[in-house]
Amino acid sequence: MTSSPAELQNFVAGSFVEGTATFENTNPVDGSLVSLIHEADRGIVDAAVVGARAALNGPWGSSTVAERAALLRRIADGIESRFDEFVTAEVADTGKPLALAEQMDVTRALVNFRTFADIISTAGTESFLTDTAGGGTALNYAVRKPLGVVAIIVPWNLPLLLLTWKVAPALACGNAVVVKPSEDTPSTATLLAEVIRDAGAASGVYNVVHGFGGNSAGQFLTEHPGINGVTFTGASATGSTIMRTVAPRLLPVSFELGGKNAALVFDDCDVERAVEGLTRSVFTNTGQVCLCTERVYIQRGVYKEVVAGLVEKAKGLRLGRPGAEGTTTGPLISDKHRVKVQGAFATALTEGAEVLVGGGVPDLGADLAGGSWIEPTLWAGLDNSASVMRDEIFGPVAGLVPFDTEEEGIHLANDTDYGLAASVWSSNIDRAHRVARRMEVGISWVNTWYLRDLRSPFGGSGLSGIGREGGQHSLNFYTELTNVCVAS
Ligand SMILES: O=C(O)C(=O)/C=C/C=C/O
Repeated sequence: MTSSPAELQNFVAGSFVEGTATFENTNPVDGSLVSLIHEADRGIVDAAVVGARAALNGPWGSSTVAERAALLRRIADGIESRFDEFVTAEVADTGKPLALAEQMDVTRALVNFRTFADIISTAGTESFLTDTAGGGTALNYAVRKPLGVVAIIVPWNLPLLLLTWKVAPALACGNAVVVKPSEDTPSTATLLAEVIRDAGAASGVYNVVHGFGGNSAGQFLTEHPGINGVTFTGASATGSTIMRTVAPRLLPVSFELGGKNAALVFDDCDVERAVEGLTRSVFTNTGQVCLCTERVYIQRGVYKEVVAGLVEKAKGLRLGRPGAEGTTTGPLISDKHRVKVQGAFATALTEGAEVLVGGGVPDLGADLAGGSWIEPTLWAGLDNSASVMRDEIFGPVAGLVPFDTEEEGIHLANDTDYGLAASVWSSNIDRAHRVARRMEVGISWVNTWYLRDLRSPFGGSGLSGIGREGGQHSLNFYTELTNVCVAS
C-alpha cells in the first residue's frame, strides 16, 4: 500500500488553500512522484494580492525598521531550525547533490535574510541643505517607502536561494509579496510559508500561488492590477513577456535573466586554479546556474594544458543519487529540459563540434533510468558563429576556444547578446583589472567564480536583464523614494 503523495497548497492571507486542480511534481533523479501541487486559478491569485494589500493596510504597513529586521532574523532562525527539511525538500524537487543543497541553496537562504536584516538596520538616505535667495536655507531629505505588493517569480535551478534573495529585501523594506515558484520546484517556497507564519509575520505579508506561466498563476499575477512591481529571475523570453504585460501600468521590474557567460584564460594564469575554478563554473548544479560558463576562451600558450585538465575533471564527475557517497552531479531538472540540452548537443555536431567528453545520456542503471540525466560535456572545434556558442543551453556543457592576443580574447568574450557574468584567469594583476573591467557584464570575477558579497550590485545587461539587486541596490528597487523639501 503506497502512501498517497503529499499535497502542497497555495498560501493565501495566512492560510493554506486548495487549488481548483492539481499537477504532479516529480523527482528528476528517477522520475518518481514527489507530491501533488494545488494550482492557483485567477481567483486564488486575486485573493493573494488582496491579502497582501490588506497586510499593508494593517500593522505591517506601519512596522518599524527594527520590527522588520527582527522578523527577518526570526525567519532565518526558523529556516535554520528546519534546515534538514529544507534540504530534503529542495533535493526532492531538483535532484541536486545533498552537499550542494546544504552548502549553497539552504545556507544562502539563511544568509540572505540575515544580510538584509543588517542592511535595513543601518540603511540611511541622503539629505541636502540648500541656500535659498534672501539668505535662507532649505532642507531636502529622502524617505523610503515600500513599493507595495511585489510579485516575485522565481526559477527552478536555485529555488530557495533565489526566492529568499528577493523576499528578504522585499520584506525588509516593508512590502508584502506574492510568490509564484516554478512548477518544477514548489516545495521550499511552500515550506517557507510555514516558517514566515511561525516567525510572526502578519497574514498576507507572504503569499504563495502555484502554477505555470501562460494562462496560469504567473500570467494571472503579472496581469493583476493590484501589484506594484515585479521581480523575476528566469529565461530572457519570459522576461520580455512579463515586461509587455506590465508595460501599460509602467510597473518597475527587476529582471535577472539568462546568460551565455564567458571565461578568459590567459597564458599567465595559475593553470591548476583555473582548471578547478572553471570546472565549478561549467558543471556546478549540472550547469543550471545563470552564472555558469558555457564559453571558455583559452590563450594558445596554455590551451592544450587547460583543455586536458578540464576533460580530466569532467571525466571525474560522479553522477548519482543526491545522498550517495561521492555524488558531485545530479540530473537536469526535467525530461523537457533534457530534450532541449540534447537538441544543443545534436546541433553542435552539425556546427563542427569535436566532443572531447560526454555528449550523450549516461547509463546509470535501471533504478535511475527514469531520471533526466545528461553527460557533462566539453566541445572543441567551434567558434562564435555557432548557435551553441550564442544561445543559452543551461546544461553541463561548454565550448573551448583558443585565442592569441588579449584584444582578440576580449572581443570573443564580449561577442554576445547577453551580459551577465564573466571570469578572467590571469596572475598579472594589471591585466586582470584591465580585462575584467572591459567585460560587458554585470559581474566580472578574477581568478574565482561565484564568489558573492551580497552588498555588491548583482544583475546583467542586454538579454541578461534589467536592474541590479544586492545591498543598497535591493533597497532602491523595493522602495519608492520621496524627497521632502522644507524651506526655512
Ligand atoms: O547569488 C545570487 O545572489 C544569485 O542571484 C544567483 C543567481 C543565479 C541564477 O541562476
